[in-house]
Amino acid sequence: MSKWECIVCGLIYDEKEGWPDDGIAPGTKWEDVPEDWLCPDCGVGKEDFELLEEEVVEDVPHHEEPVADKVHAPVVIIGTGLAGYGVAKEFRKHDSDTPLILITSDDGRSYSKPMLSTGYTKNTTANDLAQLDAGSMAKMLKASVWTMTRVAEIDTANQMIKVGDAQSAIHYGKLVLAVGAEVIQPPIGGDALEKVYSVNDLLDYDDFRSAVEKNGVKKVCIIGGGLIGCEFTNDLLNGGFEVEAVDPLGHCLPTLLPEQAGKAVQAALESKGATFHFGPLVTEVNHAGEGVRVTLNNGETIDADLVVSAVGVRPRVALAQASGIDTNRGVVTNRLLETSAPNVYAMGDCAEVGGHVLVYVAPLMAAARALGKTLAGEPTEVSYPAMPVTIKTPACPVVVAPPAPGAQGEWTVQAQGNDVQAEFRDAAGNLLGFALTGEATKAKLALQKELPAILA
Ligand SMILES: Cc1cc2nc3c(=O)[nH]c(=O)nc-3n(C[C@H](O)[C@H](O)[C@H](O)COP(=O)(O)OP(=O)(O)OC[C@H]3O[C@@H](n4cnc5c(N)ncnc54)[C@H](O)[C@@H]3O)c2cc1C
Repeated sequence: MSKWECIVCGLIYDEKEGWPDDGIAPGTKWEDVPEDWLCPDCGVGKEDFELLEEEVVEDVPHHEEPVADKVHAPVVIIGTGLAGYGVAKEFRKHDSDTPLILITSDDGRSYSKPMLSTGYTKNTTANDLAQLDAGSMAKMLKASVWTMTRVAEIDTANQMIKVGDAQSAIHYGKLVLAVGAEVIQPPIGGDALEKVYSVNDLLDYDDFRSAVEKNGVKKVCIIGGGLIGCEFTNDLLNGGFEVEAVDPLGHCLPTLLPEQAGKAVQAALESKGATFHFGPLVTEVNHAGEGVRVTLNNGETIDADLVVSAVGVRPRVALAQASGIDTNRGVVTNRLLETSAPNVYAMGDCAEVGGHVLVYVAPLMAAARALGKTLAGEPTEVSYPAMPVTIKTPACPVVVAPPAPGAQGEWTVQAQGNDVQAEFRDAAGNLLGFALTGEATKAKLALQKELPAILA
């Protein structure tokens, strides 16, 4: 009997136990689990589960030479998010000896970032979401994990990185940039900006939850109606909060969904009590009594206890740029994940791989598998199959596979209430993307099979 692990949220399917809640009897083998079964915790499909391998890692014996004296120069990974730890785990499957150093500006706890927007639905604090601390990760990976350490500069000619105050430097044999994406800060004025929270990592989440508890928050204003804004709207409604959300575009998930599908999500969230303001921009957040007053550029105001800003993320490119590494929307790489600097690779949310910036988990897992082999001496190009994204709005489940930017074609939409099936096809009838809401999400597997690979 084996166990399978969800790569997004870490949920484990144990063949011995099955999943009786969904009618899957104890003893059901993974291949007999229905193809359309979705992870009960985060909603991703069977293809996002991996066979769980027991990591058998021996402790470094005390009499061994220090790692720095071994033949190989270390592999250094900057970042300990799903990308950094993901590639480290893959690398260790192929190479258990080369010294490995991970450096992170946060506390190095491993966690699944997508779970940050389901904390109230699942009643999970930041501590609940943390899977392992940095020390345990170091032991598991037979690596050194440097926490609360910012990499300030990369000297690509001498293969050195400078850390912290730039007084310490370390040499790398191969370097991986897995520095993630940063939140976009909208230009907002006012005297209460300390009450505007962005949630992009576990430490942010801890701050946000503490502020909610400390201030007895009852009502939240959310800036942004995209993926993170809608997920937070649904999650906070589930947590019993009042929510008003603002987005300058015309409907929910405006950059991902055609209008009818976005309106279905809006209707479902409104029926749970959300209020949306589509069209205006937020201009100011000011103190008002114990809470805040949010001013919009159409003259309206929203009174709330606290504000969440969720206007999107963009790849972190500053470190690469300052080090002379080519960047465009992200850190530019080829399909081997090589950047323009020798022995420097990039992956995860910070990377632009073969022209694609995909700030989701499935692409970074594909990149981690390929790069793990490349770093171990077996050059392997990354392939991206079609990778639909599940959006965690249980009021109206959404699965979307957006057409590539610039793709030529048209949307056709079939809708029944909040169940919308939208397909984007070219003139020859080939499916290039789709968006599904409500009950129509059941068509995901069939449509996914029709989609072309993103990077074949
Ligand atoms: C609320 C939320 C919900 C999401 N839901 C989903 C979902 O349902 N499905 C999905 O596919 N995707 C989802 N995503 C996106 C997904 O979580 C990300 O694509 C993924 O976690 C990115 O991982 P990463 O390792 O590339 O970046 P990060 O997790 O951001 O890690 C970056 C790391 O780099 C470190 N770092 C940065 N700069 C430096 C420096 N100069 N020196 C040292 N260290 C540095 C940071 O400390 C951190 O350790 C969601 C994102 C959010 C915010």
